[in-house]
Amino acid sequence: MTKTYDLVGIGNAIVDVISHGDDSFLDNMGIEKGIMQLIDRERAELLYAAMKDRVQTPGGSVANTIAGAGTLGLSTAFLGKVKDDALGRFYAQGMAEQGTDFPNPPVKDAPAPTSRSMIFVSPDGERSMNTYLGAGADFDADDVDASVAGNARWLFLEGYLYDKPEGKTAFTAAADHCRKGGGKVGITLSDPFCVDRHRADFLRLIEGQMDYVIGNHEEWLALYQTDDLDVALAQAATICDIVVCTHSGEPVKIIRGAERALVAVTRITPVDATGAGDQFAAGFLYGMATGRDIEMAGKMGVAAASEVIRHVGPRPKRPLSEVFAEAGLV
Ligand SMILES: OC[C@H]1O[C@H](O)[C@H](O)[C@@H]1O
Repeated sequence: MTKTYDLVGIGNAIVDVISHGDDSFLDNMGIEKGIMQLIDRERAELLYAAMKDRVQTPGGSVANTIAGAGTLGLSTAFLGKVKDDALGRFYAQGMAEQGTDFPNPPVKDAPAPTSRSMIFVSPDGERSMNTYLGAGADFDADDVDASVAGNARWLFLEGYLYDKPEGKTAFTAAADHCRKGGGKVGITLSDPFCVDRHRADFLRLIEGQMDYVIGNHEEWLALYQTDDLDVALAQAATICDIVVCTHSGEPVKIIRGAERALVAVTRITPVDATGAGDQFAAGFLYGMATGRDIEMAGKMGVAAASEVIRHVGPRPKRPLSEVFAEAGLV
């Protein structure tokens, strides 16, 4: 019998290698603080060698979301590509251990090795990501398992995959399968630079196929090339049912048709900000998938993000169901 999923994600399957580095280290190594920068293989090796006390963990933005949502009891799958190398096997095993199906087996003859991101966490908790896009970025329409995407109640796509043309066709195919099966499809805008690179295509995709979009304030401003966040969100709401905007330390704004929600956030200094947006999405999508209203879904997103920034690593260290119970959300 075909399995039905509450939530399926598609994104870059990336192994995170995490270490610490202060501002002078970042300067010396030519790393721009607080963003995701793409690097080549040679630089990946250089940065890897410069890392002290490395921690290795499965990462990737949407994969982090799906893993987080899995800890809330949703049935989840992640579609991504890894090579059949040590990191790829580590990645596939890590997803399975966290309870998320990873249907695409590691590829033996993949031309590029498994993707990895060298992440340096600063003393103020900011993270600077240096991503070598390997096999994960070669995900294409042939990698979309129609029986998974077509049986997803909610499908979540990662904007970063747009960096290769194959990612665009994969998204269109997956969204078609999901919508034909009656599911809802959404995207994370991923990063303001990614939005700059693909503005017109993102807008076309959102208008044509997306039921919801999640982004942070910088991404929304970049998408609509404005300084006025409310203008950007109002424009987005004319082409998309559910519009969500996070704004580090500021209230989250959510629009669904005529409904509006403003969800407060408690400011804390993060131990490691990696995955904050990803876990917000996990909590929010859990709320949506279980029929909560947009305000409660937003609160769930905030609670999930608040767990992940209290420790090193992009995924929850304990089930988010426990976090929600403690916060009185379930
Ligand atoms: O959002 C955080 C994630 O983005 C990058 O893709 C890293 O893999 C990290 O886990």
